[in-house]
Amino acid sequence: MDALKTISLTKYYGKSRGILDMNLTVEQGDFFGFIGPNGAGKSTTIRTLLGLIAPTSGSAQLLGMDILCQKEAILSHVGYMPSEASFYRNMRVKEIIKLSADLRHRDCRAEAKKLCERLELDVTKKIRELSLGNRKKVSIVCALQHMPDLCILDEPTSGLDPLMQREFYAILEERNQKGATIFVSSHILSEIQRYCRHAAVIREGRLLALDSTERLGHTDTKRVWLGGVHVPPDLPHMKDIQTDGDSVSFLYDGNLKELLNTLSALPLTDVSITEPDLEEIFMHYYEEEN
Ligand SMILES: Nc1ncnc2c1ncn2[C@@H]1O[C@H](COP(=O)(O)OP(=O)(O)OP(=O)(O)O)[C@@H](O)[C@H]1O
Repeated sequence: MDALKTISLTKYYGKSRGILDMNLTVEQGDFFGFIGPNGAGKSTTIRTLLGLIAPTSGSAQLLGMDILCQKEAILSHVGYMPSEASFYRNMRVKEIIKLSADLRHRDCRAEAKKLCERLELDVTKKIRELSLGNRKKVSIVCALQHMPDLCILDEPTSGLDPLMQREFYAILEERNQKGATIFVSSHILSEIQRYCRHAAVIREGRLLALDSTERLGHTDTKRVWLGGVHVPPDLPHMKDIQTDGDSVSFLYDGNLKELLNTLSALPLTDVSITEPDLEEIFMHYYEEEN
């Protein structure tokens, strides 16, 4: 059984495109990233999976359960964190957390307490007194306190400071080691590269690629940085050329010997040739698709 499976899942908002013909499979126990630029359709996919909006066509299952007919069973096994949660502003954090547990008919007090301590969340505060980051923490506790088998998290780290982001991912890694499947959407590629084993790339409502983050990040392209020159060398296969005073940098996917021959004739003071990170690869990928 897959943790998540969509078959030709399509969502239109009236005439405008949400997602198109999405075929996505995530295995149980995976730590999976869902990447795409703004407006790509990440939230639409996730909200359709959670039954918050109805698909126009196609079907999907979470943990083998149909998203349309088995919504209640899904609620008890899946944890969902929306990209922007809105809570009743006059309720206290502990009341919101209890309400979320009650909806699932579960006593989650012990786990909620642990999560609040780790995230340094003051449960006595009213929602209206909280910063964006602290409201985000309330969402995290609501999504994770019932120890779901599948966690679906929509841009979970936006608004969290770096220390809290690290703590949050530490919690997810522990859950994943205990067998939970983690599905996290983001447009921060470094975060996906660091934590996820597999990832799907989505753009303009369509799935562009689905593979291990290692394979997605594999490329023969190099990032070349040259010190002591003002203009880029005359070479084919150069992209994303940047000049900055007395240094030049570019992506290169041509012949390495040709590159080294050309560089040896330049008055360089320094040079570095490195693997581009996932971010650079995908920027490049998006551009090529245009
Ligand atoms: N309620 C809505 N009514 C009409 N169009 C919508 C609605 N929600 C989303 N869309 C459109 O669907 C497309 C996908 O949007 P979606 O919010 O799913 O993207 P996203 O990848 O989550 O983007 P972001 O990273 O900015 O959150 C966009 O073109 C968007 O304008």
